[in-house]
Amino acid sequence: MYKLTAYLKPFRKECILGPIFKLLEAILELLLPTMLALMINHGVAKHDTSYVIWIGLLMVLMSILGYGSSLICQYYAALASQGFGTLLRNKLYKHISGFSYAELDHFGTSSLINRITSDVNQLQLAVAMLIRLVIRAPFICIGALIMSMILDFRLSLVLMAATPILGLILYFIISRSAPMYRAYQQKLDRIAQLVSENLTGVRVIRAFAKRKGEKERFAKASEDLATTAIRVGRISSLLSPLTFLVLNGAIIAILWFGGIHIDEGRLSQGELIAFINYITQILLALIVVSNLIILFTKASSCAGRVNEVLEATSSIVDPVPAAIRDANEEKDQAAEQTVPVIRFSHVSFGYNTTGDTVLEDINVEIKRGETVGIIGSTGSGKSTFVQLLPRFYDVTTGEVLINGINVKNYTLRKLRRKIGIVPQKAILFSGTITENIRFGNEEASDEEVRLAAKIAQADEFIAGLPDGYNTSVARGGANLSGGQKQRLTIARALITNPDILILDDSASALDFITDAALRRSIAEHSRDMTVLLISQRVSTIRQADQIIVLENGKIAGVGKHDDLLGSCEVYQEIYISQTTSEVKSS
Ligand SMILES: Nc1ncnc2c1ncn2[C@@H]1O[C@H](COP(=O)(O)OP(=O)(O)OP(=O)(O)O)[C@@H](O)[C@H]1O
Repeated sequence: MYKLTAYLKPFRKECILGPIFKLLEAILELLLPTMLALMINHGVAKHDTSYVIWIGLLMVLMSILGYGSSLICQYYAALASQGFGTLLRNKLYKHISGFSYAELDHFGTSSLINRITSDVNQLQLAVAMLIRLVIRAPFICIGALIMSMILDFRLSLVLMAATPILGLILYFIISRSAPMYRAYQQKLDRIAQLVSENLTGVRVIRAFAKRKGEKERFAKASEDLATTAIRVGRISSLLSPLTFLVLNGAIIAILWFGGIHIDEGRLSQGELIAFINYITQILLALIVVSNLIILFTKASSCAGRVNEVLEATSSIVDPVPAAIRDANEEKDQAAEQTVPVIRFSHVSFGYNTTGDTVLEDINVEIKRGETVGIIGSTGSGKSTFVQLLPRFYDVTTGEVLINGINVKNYTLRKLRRKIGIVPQKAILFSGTITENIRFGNEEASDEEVRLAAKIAQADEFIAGLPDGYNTSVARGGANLSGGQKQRLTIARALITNPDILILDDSASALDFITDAALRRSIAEHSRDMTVLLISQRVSTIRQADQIIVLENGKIAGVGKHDDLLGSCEVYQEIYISQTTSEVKSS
């Protein structure tokens, strides 16, 4: 938790003044029982009304001052805690947005959402409590103990005897509840993951009549969370009653011994009342302290989770300046024309999360302006292959080169500007159609937006929408069909005018005629663009300049359609399976 105090630095003033005002309130509060004792002993006992009124007025004034100080402290606490939360959230967001896919896979989206929202909220609350109570509560405890020692030292020994018992209770509860809080947060992540999966996949769940199964899965995770919450709650809930029990025991003992002291004339009645007041103050302060300890135990587990994210560094970073210089030498246009635009040299890759080798010793060369088809069975590594180009992941061994330069030597910005990628899953944002296409290039003119839509075969359907290009896209593109969404994501990639366009099975929802028209249109409008077309359909890639056939992460064949039909068994099988199924279905 200590590391996160850096985010409190801009609020140093609030963090110092807040507790000072709270301390002022505590001092005034501590003086009240003594004032009460004075009022009883010198005013009530001696029937001195003016003394009672004078002390009473002083006590009212002190209470008002104490209340005012408390308000000021709360104001500072709110400023500091909200400011701290905002800074930390922004920092986390910035940090997470720099993560590569490897770190995103490692933490998981739901867990990251929980860490940036619920964990930061918990820390924010801890900061507010830290300012408001962390000094006040122990100060009241110690101050009331000292005041009671001044009143009657022997009687105060009862209180001191209660202290180690309270310490033991606190130790017992915290040592058992702290690990449970961490487990609780992890289970909360699981719930968030299930909710996110279910909401994004709601149509699939309904289509497969899986609602019952999903409800059960959620109920199980929810029950698991509740069981942990109940276990931790059961332990934490012991704290207040046990504290009450010990201190009420102490009060009974004090009343007993205090009575004896009064009989012996060593203590006045007013002093005994003041003594009981101090014990009540200690009791309340201890309850606050124990709740604070629970709060900080929770906060410390949240701080651990937040720090874990902040300490994780992106495995994919910009190169050192010398390497950038190398990449800049790529400006040599002559060289660009001679070297292959893309080269995979002995590339092998495995995801960190599983450790399995997904691509093995891949060697491929692609020339500028070529259209390259990538085909293979599901899970053969096609998407992984293209994700190595924009460095969504880094190769495990070997090299990926663009224009003869290792992709690791480009700045990420420069590299990713060269590549337009249309992912398998069409993701759109809320906003108009124009805004969604312009997402790729904010400076694009209306004409450029229209041209990109035209090439992507989207112009016609957009014109048919009630507000044309100004039609609103619902969150996730819910008001568009799968094929319409795909065409918009293609337009969004085309508007960046990339050197390399990657279509990762992104025309799968298009009919054969639109699919063919799309490929023709891309070829006509962007002759210099190198296009990588991942597809499960032979018909989509058969005209490509070369076709890469992947099988279990290895290259099974490279060549043109006709050559592969003669030389590559895997390609033949895919081709035959598709032509027979087409014949069967026709
Ligand atoms: N983020 C990931 N973490 C761990 N393993 C992954 C990840 N993404 C893919 N894989 C695994 O890598 C292998 C190749 O996956 P990839 O998505 O590249 O295949 P693909 O050929 O594109 O499949 P499809 O045609 O179904 O899209 C699969 O075994 C898959 O389970």
